[in-house]
Amino acid sequence: MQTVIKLDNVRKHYGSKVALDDMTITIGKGEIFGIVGPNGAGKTTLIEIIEGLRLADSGSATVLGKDVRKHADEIKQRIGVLLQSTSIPERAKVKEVFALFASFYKKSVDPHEITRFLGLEDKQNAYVKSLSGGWKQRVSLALALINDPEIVFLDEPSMGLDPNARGEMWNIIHRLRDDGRTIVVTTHYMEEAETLCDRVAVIDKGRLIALDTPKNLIAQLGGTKRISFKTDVRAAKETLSALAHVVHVEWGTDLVKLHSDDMDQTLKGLFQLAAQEDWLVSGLRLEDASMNDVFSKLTAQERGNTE
Ligand SMILES: Nc1ncnc2c1ncn2[C@@H]1O[C@H](COP(=O)(O)OP(=O)(O)OP(=O)(O)O)[C@@H](O)[C@H]1O
Repeated sequence: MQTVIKLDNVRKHYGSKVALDDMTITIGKGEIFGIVGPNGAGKTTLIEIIEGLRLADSGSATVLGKDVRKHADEIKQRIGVLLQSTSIPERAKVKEVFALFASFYKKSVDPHEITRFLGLEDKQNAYVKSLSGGWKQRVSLALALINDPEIVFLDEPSMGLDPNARGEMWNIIHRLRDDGRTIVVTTHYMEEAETLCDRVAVIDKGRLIALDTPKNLIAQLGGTKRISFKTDVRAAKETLSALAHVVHVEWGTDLVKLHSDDMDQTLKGLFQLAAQEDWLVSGLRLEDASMNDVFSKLTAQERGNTE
């Protein structure tokens, strides 16, 4: 895969605060690359160094084969950045904002093409301030695409969107990738990282603590799957603990949660036991390991390492 972003041993500090420590990352063309981490982890610093908006103290950052220190202006012409929708002039019409942003670039695409792509045709004459949060976010995205960028940076693209608008945003991002663009996304939503991204970098306290596909991260770090259910009989904890592949049993007031390293086998054992003992099992829910588990585990480990 062709490399479009390459960071080697990038370091950045603010006074005595180390914001990025020895960051080395390579992003390939056509990837949807996610960056996640707790508040203050260094995500914005990392992205803004790649975008050429902040300078690293040491190490190198190369975007589209160019050193960001030497070619920041040229790189800015070839990338798109999703601005927070609050940065768009509220009193202008959508088409006026498009014309304004297009004037910032040497190359710009026909705004009709973008409005069609994003379903914004009917909003061209609307004032920005009259748009709902979801439509404003689409306008922001349209502005990020106005120079036909090869790399698109999306900071919290679905923040504040309702579930439908979020799903639509994810579809649009996939279509952008299918057009051959590279997408770099920061997010606090682990479901977004899991569903949307090809690879995810987890950073904390300025350091890269994991980098892989969501599937591999979940397999390696997601931990156990969970089976939760209600039962009318207080089954002995020991009986449930002894079921095949159960690694831990949690007891709530009326809910039992079995942590299992083989869900199918544990379920089989549970149903057999329930039939044998004549228990009523209801409200059965199966919970797969997820990026949420990965995130909690990794960031808790970091806290433990540094406390
Ligand atoms: N201009 C600055 N001056 C001083 N400290 C800064 C500056 N920008 C960021 N920091 C500090 O550097 C660290 C990393 O900040 P950064 O904004 O990159 O994190 P983040 O992961 O984007 O956080 P969030 O998820 O809250 O947006 C934080 O401790 C932050 O307080």
